Amino acid sequence: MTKQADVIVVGSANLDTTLRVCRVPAPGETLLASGSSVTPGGKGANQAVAAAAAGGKVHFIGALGRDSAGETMRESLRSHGVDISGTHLLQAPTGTATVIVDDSGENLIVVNPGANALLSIEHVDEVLAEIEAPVVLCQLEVPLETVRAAAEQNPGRTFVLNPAPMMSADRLASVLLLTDILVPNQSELAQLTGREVPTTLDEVTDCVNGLEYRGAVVVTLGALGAAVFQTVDGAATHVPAPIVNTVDTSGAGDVFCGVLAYGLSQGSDLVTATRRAVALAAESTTFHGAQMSSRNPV
Ligand SMILES: Nc1ncnc2c1ncn2[C@@H]1O[C@H](COP(=O)(O)OP(=O)(O)OP(=O)(O)O)[C@@H](O)[C@H]1O
Repeated sequence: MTKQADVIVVGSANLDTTLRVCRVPAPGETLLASGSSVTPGGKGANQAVAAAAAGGKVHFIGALGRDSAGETMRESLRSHGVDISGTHLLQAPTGTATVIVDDSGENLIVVNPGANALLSIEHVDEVLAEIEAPVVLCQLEVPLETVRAAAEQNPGRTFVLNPAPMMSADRLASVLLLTDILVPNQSELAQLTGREVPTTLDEVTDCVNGLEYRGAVVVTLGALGAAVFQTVDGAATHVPAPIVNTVDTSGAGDVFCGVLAYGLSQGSDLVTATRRAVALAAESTTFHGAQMSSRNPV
């Protein structure tokens, strides 16, 4: 039987361990941490949670290990109302990220992709064929060929790509051909175009105008909000962010993508969906943690 959803997220899930230290250790040095926390993460999981918290019926398609980290991730996604029936359980470790952060905010991050690297084309094809949804949202923390398969199996769906972490434009070219809406931040846009990181709206427009790509683009601009381009050769519509009391911007991009995808699934035009995404992503910077909480409904 075909299932119905607003948004399907195909992507990564990691269990993140953060260790707080007085300073980042030198190679070979042992330091004692002053505290630690374990939090659900991974761009795919974060974006799925954000879309669900915004009000969406969301399916997450990813790969987790049959270990305690995988169980924690499944519990977390379920508790946020995300449907995880399309998640593949594998004999591999669940993806993890270990973050060492010092008092000045300097950090070291080591990611072990684990099961994320094994998310297969076959699994994604099989699950996608069973779910009807107007929007599919992907990032680049799972194999590129799997992302391409998700983009290909898309009759009548809007395919939204957050190209993070960015790879070379050449490697991404075949996926870009299948993408309807590309959502890079400023440094990802710079990497895509081989230029300096654009800082002004004019520089962002120059970069977007130089893209070899046919769809729409929404560039996130941190505290400046976002710039919407209906076509790469057009002008920007700037959506400014509200001034908020920012304490932690990590995961703001994920909140943005999840909320944008949900808005599009409800028939909002790109600028309207971006306004909501900017507002909720700004709000997410006012508390700690990468995953948007369900106390932020649209
Ligand atoms: N300091 C801030 N004040 C208000 N809004 C912010 C701020 N930083 C980020 N945002 C909101 O979050 C969105 C995404 O931010 P950004 O462009 O920094 O993405 P990102 O680099 O992918 O983020 P991250 O990697 O930290 O998750 C912005 O479009 C904006 O709406």
